[in-house]
Amino acid sequence: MIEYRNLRIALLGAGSVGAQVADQLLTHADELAARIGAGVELTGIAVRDVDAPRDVELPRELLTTDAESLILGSDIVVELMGGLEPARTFILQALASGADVVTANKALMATHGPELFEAAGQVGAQLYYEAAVGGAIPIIRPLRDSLAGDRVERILGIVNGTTNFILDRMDTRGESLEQALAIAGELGYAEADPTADIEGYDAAQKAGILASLAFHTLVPIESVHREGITGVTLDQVVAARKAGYVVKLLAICERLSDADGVDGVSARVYPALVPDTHPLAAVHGANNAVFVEAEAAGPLMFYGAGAGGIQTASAVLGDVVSAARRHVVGGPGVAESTHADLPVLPISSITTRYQITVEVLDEPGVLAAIAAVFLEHGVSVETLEQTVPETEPGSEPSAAAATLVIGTHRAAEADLAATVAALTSSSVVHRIASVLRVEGLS
Ligand SMILES: NC(=O)C1=CN([C@@H]2O[C@H](COP(=O)(O)OP(=O)(O)OC[C@H]3O[C@@H](n4cnc5c(N)ncnc54)[C@H](O)[C@@H]3O)[C@@H](O)[C@H]2O)C=CC1
Ligand SMILES: N[C@@H](CC=O)C(=O)O
Ligand code: NA
Repeated sequence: MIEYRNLRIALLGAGSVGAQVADQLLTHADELAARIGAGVELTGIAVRDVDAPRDVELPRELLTTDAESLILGSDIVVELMGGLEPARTFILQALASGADVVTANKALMATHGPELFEAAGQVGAQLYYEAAVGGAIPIIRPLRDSLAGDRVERILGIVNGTTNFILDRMDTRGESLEQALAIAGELGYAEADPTADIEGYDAAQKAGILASLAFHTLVPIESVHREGITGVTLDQVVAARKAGYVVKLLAICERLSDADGVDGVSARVYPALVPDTHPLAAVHGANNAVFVEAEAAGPLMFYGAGAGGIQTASAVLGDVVSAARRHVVGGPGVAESTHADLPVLPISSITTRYQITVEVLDEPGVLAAIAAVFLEHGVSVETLEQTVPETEPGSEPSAAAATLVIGTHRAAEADLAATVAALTSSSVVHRIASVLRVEGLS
């Protein structure tokens, strides 16, 4: 048997994920070597401060602040620093030197993916990023390889662990967004800047990556419609639960034809109502779930830990083993394509259901006036529920006489937007309390 030399692995970053990857590489070196057919040697770990406290104790002699020297001469570079720079520059340096790269950096992949693939292609190096979407859940490989012979129609997913954790705590414990976010940060789920999580940037990056893979089309991050959860109130979450829904931040990628019959794709992220009987409603904590509907395979569901240091390390190490095996056996490695090159359609092209909560004034003909607005804009009302606001003893009476919760049939986003604008300026409307899309129904 031919003995292969030890493969040299450089790790950039030793935070929540990086420290766990280093620990696993060191602890399971023999087992990994047996699976790969060659030894793996962690040659160093680039950090900002060698004396900083870490989740896991790491051998001090491996720590360095000189990332560039560490990259030179490596076979595999594992980037777990996060952010665009210097991660992009380090990855380009690694690829240019012929090293394979493993990253969990969805911000970078969603923003500079084509540049990095191009750089990898020029030298025949590989770029792996399973951890970038769905943390530990295998989803990149299934889309890129297992479903490469099928036609993906739609993806509906919870792809951000932090926001799912927050919405779940609001729902099950009545905590505020701020309280739940602080705990998510302590547990290592949140990004270094948690704005990326709560404003939906992280989920939008993942939606762009998923849509690109699923539809063989480059979906730039700027074309992903994004709404985060900062506008979601505890009142909305409580009201949703009472009405048989839960609020979830969803990433939706689908094939679509617009009003002019143009075939394209849509990638979008927003908080939506999901029926409490839907499997996505049962995704608790920082877990993620991704539903894929493919023409031949039908519906498939991928579920598991979407965030967390050690869980995400599993996906990173899987990529390290893939990259390492390719060093041993050679060959061209994985390929991705954007041959379909479909247009990415704007949010105004989509159709879905909506729930609108309107506080109305005590005037004759209110219901008829509201119904006329929906009719005028071609939005069909499916359900209407009316409640009278309860006034606490001693508090000011509300200016609104009643609250209407209106559920629509499937409607065009543009028509719904026009309906909401007309309601806002209607003389019988005190205020629009909430507009949420409803997903997970046919
Ligand atoms: N934490 C999680 O659950 C998941 C994280 N990811 C991704 O994994 C990557 C790492 O995330 P975390 O470990 O959570 O982040 P983190 O913030 O805990 O760790 C990043 C580490 O990199 C270090 N670093 C940053 N710039 C550096 C530089 N120029 N030189 C040396 N060290 C530098 C930081 O000091 C920090 O220790 C990110 O791209 C993130 O989006 C992906 C999936 C899940
Ligand atoms: N901050 C991210 C980490 C994983 O991608 C999340 O909360 O999902
Ligand atoms: Na994954």
